[in-house]
Amino acid sequence: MYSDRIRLSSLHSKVMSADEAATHVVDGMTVGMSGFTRAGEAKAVPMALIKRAKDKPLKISLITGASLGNDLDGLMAEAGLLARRMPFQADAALRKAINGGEVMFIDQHLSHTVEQMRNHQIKKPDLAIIEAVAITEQGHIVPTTSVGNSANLALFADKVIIELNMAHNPNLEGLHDIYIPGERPNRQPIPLMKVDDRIGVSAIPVDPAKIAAIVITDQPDSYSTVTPPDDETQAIANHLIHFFKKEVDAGRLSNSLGPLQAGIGNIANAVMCGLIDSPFENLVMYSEVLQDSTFELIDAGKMVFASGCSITLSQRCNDRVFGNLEKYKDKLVLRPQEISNHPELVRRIGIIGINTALEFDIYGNVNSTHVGGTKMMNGIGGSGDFARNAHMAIFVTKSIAKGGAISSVVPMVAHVDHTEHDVSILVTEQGLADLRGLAPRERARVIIDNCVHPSYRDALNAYFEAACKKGGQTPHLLHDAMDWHTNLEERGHMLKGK
Ligand SMILES: CC(=O)SCCNC(=O)CCNC(=O)[C@H](O)C(C)(C)COP(=O)(O)OP(=O)(O)OC[C@H]1O[C@@H](n2cnc3c(N)ncnc32)[C@H](O)[C@@H]1OP(=O)(O)O
Repeated sequence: MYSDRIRLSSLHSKVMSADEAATHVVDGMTVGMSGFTRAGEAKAVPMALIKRAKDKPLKISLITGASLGNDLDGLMAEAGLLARRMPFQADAALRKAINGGEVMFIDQHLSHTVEQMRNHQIKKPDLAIIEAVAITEQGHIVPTTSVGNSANLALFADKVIIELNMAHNPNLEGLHDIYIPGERPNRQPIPLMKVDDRIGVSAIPVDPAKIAAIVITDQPDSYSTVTPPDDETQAIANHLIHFFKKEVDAGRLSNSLGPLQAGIGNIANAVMCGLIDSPFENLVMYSEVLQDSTFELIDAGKMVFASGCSITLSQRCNDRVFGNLEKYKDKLVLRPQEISNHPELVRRIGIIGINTALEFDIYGNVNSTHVGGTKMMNGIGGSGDFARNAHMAIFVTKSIAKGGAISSVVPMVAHVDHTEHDVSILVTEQGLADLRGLAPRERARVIIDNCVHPSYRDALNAYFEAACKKGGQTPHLLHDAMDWHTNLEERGHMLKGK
């Protein structure tokens, strides 16, 4: 019974249909919604808004934690509902609308959004739509499978709509740790000392008077689309494990490595799965998204605790985890993304950040977001929050893409998300480049020797040697560097004559 999950009885009268609740949204509003990488998004009210937008023009600016599940980002884009979208997405239809200039997409470090709202640098939401597994006796919101930006969006908004989702295991209650930093300039340090510390409360402390509607839903999160490891991702994992072993032998890392962060996607998930067969023990995560690999590592007895801001699982892993939540609950915590990604914490607790690049250049600059330098893929997400401040910033990618037409290692990236100053280690299936303490010319040598696919090695060596003749701290031949990208655009292959 849903009424058992609304424990403040005065709120029972707020239960209404999604269509009715959606009338609180008016054209031009800034709307905050729960949801982070397909986990814990509001589901019914967005669908009601999509229906409305198809009948009569309706535009909103939408702010979430990260990407939404159940195809909502794409459906909203196709209905013309989105004027602006931030801070992250991963949907083909929305991507098309962004790259077509129809939706203004603000691609942002994921720890920045609510901080900028708190300081009035960007607009606070007029209304927030938050998925909940329960509402407490105080009218506080217990989130579901993600915290993301939900807490701050609900606290900042004038009105809150709650989607009480009966499909989620009520046992999710108690998993969350909601900590909201104070106002500047008198903010106190965040009192988190260890990854398993709990520093906040278990529900979002909204004023119940702001709750305008409660919509009862029964729709699960959509599954992650992560694919099992393949030969290349396994090779990337093997290189990284070999490197970690050497770091342990040299006394620079302990046998539990240090708190691990892993980005979204197939490659980072596969790399984490590779740790199952490694000699490392008592691993912990301090990350954003907890993917299948987190639970594989817990089940294998390798990982003892994981802190994140969302749980996104494949169908295979979903029932095992959410059907047996008791088994995992004392090993997990979900926090707001400004805490999971907080630069000060990342630096202080010494995170090893592992994120995926689209491409990197011979000096170590990384492009995570823009295909061909212009077209948005997903967004920078949390990779920059972690990379700049990490104990070790590792970027992984396959050495070639699109059947070899693209080299993921290029003379100069066509867009920079992570500069050479923020990148310590690069890994492809070909090998690993340890850039720590190296000057640009030294970096180029180890990157070309270790990471480049054989079909591009001669071309990159020729480029680097010719650029060095011209000179410079970071030698380049600007025309030739851009040729790699223009060749791809004009001829479908990065190298002339291919
Ligand atoms: C929510 C969060 O913030 S999580 C924290 C970290 N966040 C980030 O790092 C955000 C940026 N990263 C990402 O968006 C992803 O990791 C990506 C896109 C870089 C890689 O995604 P993965 O799923 O791991 O890698 P995968 O090899 O499957 O590549 C995805 C697609 O990019 C394509 N691709 C890869 N490299 C290139 C390239 N250099 N140029 C063009 N396309 C490329 C692949 O061919 C593939 O295309 P397909 O979907 O048509 O098959």
